[in-house]
Amino acid sequence: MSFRKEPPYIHGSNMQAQTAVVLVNLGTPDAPTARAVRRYLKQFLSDPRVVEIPRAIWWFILNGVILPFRSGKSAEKYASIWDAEGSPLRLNTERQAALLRARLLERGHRVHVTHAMRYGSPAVPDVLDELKAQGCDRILILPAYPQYSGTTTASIFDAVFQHFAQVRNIPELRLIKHYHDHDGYIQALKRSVQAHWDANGQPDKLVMSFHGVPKRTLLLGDPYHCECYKTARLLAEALGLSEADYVVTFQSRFGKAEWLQPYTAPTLQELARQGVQRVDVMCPGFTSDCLETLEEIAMEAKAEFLHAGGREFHFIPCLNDAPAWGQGMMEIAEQHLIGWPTLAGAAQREEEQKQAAISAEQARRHGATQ
Ligand SMILES: C=CC1=C(C)c2cc3[nH]c(cc4nc(cc5[nH]c(cc1n2)c(C)c5CCC(=O)O)C(CCC(=O)O)=C4C)c(C)c3C=C
Ligand SMILES: [Fe+2]
Ligand SMILES: [Fe+2]
Repeated sequence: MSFRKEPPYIHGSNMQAQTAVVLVNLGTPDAPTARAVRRYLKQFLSDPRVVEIPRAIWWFILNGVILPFRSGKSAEKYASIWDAEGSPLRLNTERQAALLRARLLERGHRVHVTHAMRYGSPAVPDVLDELKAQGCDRILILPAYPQYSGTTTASIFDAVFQHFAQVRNIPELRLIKHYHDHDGYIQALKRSVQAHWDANGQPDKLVMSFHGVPKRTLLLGDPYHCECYKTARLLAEALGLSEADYVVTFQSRFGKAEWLQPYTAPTLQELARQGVQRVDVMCPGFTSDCLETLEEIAMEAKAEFLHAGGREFHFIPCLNDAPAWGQGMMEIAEQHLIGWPTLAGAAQREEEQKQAAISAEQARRHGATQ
């Protein structure tokens, strides 16, 4: 194995070492065309973290069945949600990075904030190379996923590790595993739901729809399912809801195997059949709107609920670049910057004391509960 080319180390140069925060999201096709979607799906679905089927068998299924048939159909769906400026997931991620940059700078942190995509561009290795060229010797990775899953979060970490395995002089590295129970995240969700209800009144049922994963991953130790339920419980508590007021569901099933249940669409149809007139559906596991929320939920699931006899379907948008989420991301990042000299002198010491108090309070409140 050979290492990537690096400039010679200049003695004392790390005196000016800089800190960077990288917001990493899933990635999205470059265009809503079968060709671009195929390229994206090939990279995405070739990741052994995403599809755990023996490689030799999966290669034939992916190249012989999935890519030829799914690319065109998915492209049509992408076309239905494409913004004049590009993919919603890309635009939202760019805006979130800009928002986080503004909030951290406002707080006095001297940090670079940028974004990367696990699949497609800007690719994780390219962004990490660029940060190195800018003199960043401390890097904080912030995945766009609040709930940890081996299929998503761990795959981002794989990309980071694989990159640095080829680098001689690697930076200090911190990884945010999850923030499914972080107050900044829960409060931002609460604000967005409350704003919707202030303007539109409350529904008969709030549906919290999370992206699904194969049920097998739960049985093999993936904590994703539990983290989704903890998010739902904390949000319900923050909103003052009782258990009868909301339901947790899982969407976007892929393939024939069983995924986490209850599935979103059949649950909505069942609710309509039971006489539930109005549902509000939110997708707390997605921090930015994308194909899975704008098409699968706000279009498809809505049509299915109304067709099954429901009267009113409200989609509550994801956090995207909401100011409360700027605050939430800033708090989450700040907690992981402790000990890195991003602030000047006394402000740094004061911040560290404050962060230590926040962490102690959070540990006390959420403890080891699920
Ligand atoms: C094949 C298995 C898949 C697993 C496991 C999976 C987990 C997973 N995905 C997200 C977030 C997103 N997924 C998105 C799209 C998408 N997901 C899959 C498959 C799996 N996801 C596919 C094939 C696609 C592409 C669209 C399609 O052809 O149906 C997106 C949206 C991307 C966009 O461009 O808008 C997001 C976001 C999570 C959080 C997750 C596990 C927890
Ligand atoms: Fe997905
Ligand atoms: Fe669980």
